[in-house]
Amino acid sequence: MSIIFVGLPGSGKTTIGRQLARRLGLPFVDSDHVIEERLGCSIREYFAREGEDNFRDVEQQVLDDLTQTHEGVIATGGGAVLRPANRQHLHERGHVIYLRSTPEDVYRRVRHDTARPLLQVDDPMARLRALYGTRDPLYREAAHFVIETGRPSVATLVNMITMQLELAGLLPTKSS
Ligand SMILES: Nc1ncnc2c1ncn2[C@@H]1O[C@H](COP(=O)(O)OP(=O)(O)O)[C@@H](O)[C@H]1O
Ligand SMILES: O=C(O)C1=C[C@@H](OP(=O)(O)O)[C@@H](O)[C@H](O)C1
Ligand SMILES: [Mg+2]
Repeated sequence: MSIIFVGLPGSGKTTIGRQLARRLGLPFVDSDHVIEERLGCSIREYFAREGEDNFRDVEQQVLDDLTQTHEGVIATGGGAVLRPANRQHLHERGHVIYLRSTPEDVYRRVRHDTARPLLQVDDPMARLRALYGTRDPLYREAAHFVIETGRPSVATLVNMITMQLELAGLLPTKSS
């Protein structure tokens, strides 16, 4: 069983997922990293060369594998919830946490980042608003928990998530 992060690009899935794994002493994996290893090139390059549909096929295969085999924390890519089969696999096989961020929050964090192909457009803010509109309901459908990420620091969010998981009885309780 795994703890799985979903959310918009720049919502903190990779950063918070890695820190939470460290805190809990669990293995961490980022599905985008596994995809890049399988492709032998960057996601950005693959998107440009083969198109989004081909990328989504590889992503679906990797998510199917990871959700069956990874015992630990998984950070997904922002589009991991687009396919119904992915949403079902994520929800049924893991404890899914949606890191909810507004388009404004994520724009602030990733506007200088050139590695995210979907945001390399003339008006990234408009693109983020559109992504949010389409995806917010899909992230909610896949998720068991929704965490608001607007103001809190990464460390605070990791504390909040640890508490939520403890309250839900999903972590071993510390003996005192
Ligand atoms: N709660 C937060 N507060 C401030 N910066 C954050 C927060 N969450 C993420 N970041 C920063 O935003 C950027 C994008 O985070 P990342 O983990 O790559 O997002 P994702 O994997 O969801 O696309 C990173 O530079 C990260 O340090
Ligand atoms: O939102 C998306 O569709 C994507 C988000 C990226 O991951 P991050 O959410 O980590 O940026 C990566 O999987 C790919 O570029 C597609
Ligand atoms: Mg990421």
